[in-house]
Amino acid sequence: MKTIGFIGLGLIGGSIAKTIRKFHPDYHILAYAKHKETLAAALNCGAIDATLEERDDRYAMCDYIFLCAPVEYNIEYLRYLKDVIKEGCIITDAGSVKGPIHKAVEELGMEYCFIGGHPMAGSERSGFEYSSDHLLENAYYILTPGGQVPLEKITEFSELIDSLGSIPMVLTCEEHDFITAGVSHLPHIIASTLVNLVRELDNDAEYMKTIAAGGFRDITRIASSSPVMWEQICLENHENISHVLDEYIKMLIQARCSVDNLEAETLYDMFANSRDYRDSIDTTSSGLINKTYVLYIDIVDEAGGIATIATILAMEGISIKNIGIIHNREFEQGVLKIEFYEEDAMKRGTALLKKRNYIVYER
Ligand SMILES: NC(=O)C1=CN([C@@H]2O[C@H](COP(=O)(O)OP(=O)(O)OC[C@H]3O[C@@H](n4cnc5c(N)ncnc54)[C@H](O)[C@@H]3O)[C@@H](O)[C@H]2O)C=CC1
Ligand SMILES: O=C(O)C(=O)Cc1ccc(O)cc1
Repeated sequence: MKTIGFIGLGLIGGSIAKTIRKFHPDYHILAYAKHKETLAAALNCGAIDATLEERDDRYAMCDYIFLCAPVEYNIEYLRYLKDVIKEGCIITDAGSVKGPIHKAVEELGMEYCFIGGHPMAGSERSGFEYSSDHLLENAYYILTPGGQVPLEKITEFSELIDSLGSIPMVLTCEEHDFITAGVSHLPHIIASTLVNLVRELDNDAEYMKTIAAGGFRDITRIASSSPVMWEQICLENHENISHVLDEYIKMLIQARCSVDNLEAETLYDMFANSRDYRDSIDTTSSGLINKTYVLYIDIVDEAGGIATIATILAMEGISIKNIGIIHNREFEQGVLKIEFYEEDAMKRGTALLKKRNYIVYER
């Protein structure tokens, strides 16, 4: 039995707590968050056993403390926790940038008890209400141990992360900040600037916004993320982000030249290379590209069609992650798209609907 403390219990803190609860029901989970409603909701749904105060002697009971508040507060809490934690306690965080917190850890002489953490999973939503006990499933979870953490403590923590269904990967904080600048921070800047570009180019009738197709929607989902969080990430990792932005701008300029000069072969190569590399990305571990379990179903255009299907699935205990009609070139007439949480649910759903003579497409 272990005692786990949380400071900050939003999307990520809440998801880690719920996942620990799922896989280690005997663990004692304590949490502090700034908003009392969050703590009440967490107690209510059984994600935590008891609440903590901002300053509380019970932090000394914890084997692990997860700092899941915005990063500047996490650093403040480190300062406080230094003199409170028991021997052997490991403090970890969930922040998207690792350099600044490691710098604080070094300055505070806490390198023996800090292992940075970053689950490479999340969403554009914030807050405990969006947290779930499957957000971390199959996601890489990067660990950046302080220089003096004993090896057995790193192994123990890595095993805890593994037991939650995530894939632990140890990196230095420098490696982490460069890699995430490329695969997480730059994509958020690209999504945001692309949305802002379309907003500026659109006319008063908002035709662009109205007919924005699947491609635009796919690559701009993350433009709905928390502006406060992304402002902080850009400031904290500004050097790496600036570097990858430079490289990206060079590629954009090359693409523009190819378009201006009608260089068919270069344009073909650009799309073929990106397609091949994108197709080679392993989607069995979710990383930042979630594996999706999706079905498309022909339904007659009548009131209640969607409700009937949702009811058929619900009666068999199959949970739906997302449901809605889509229209695209492949399905011009429109089909019902249903997204499931798990492969097994998708397979059971397919069998059930086919048995009732629905036409089901698996992609
Ligand atoms: N949102 C995402 O998809 C991901 C976020 N992260 C990182 O996880 C960390 C947390 O992000 P989210 O959970 O998304 O944010 P969130 O906004 O959903 O949750 C933040 C939590 O911190 C609490 N909080 C705010 N100020 C506080 C304070 N002064 N003291 C104590 N608690 C305080 C809030 O009440 C809330 O419970 C961030 O550092 C972010 O970079 C990491 C991976 C993915
Ligand atoms: O929603 C998505 O796809 C994300 O990219 C979420 C995300 C946000 C911040 C992180 O540090 C890691 C993951």
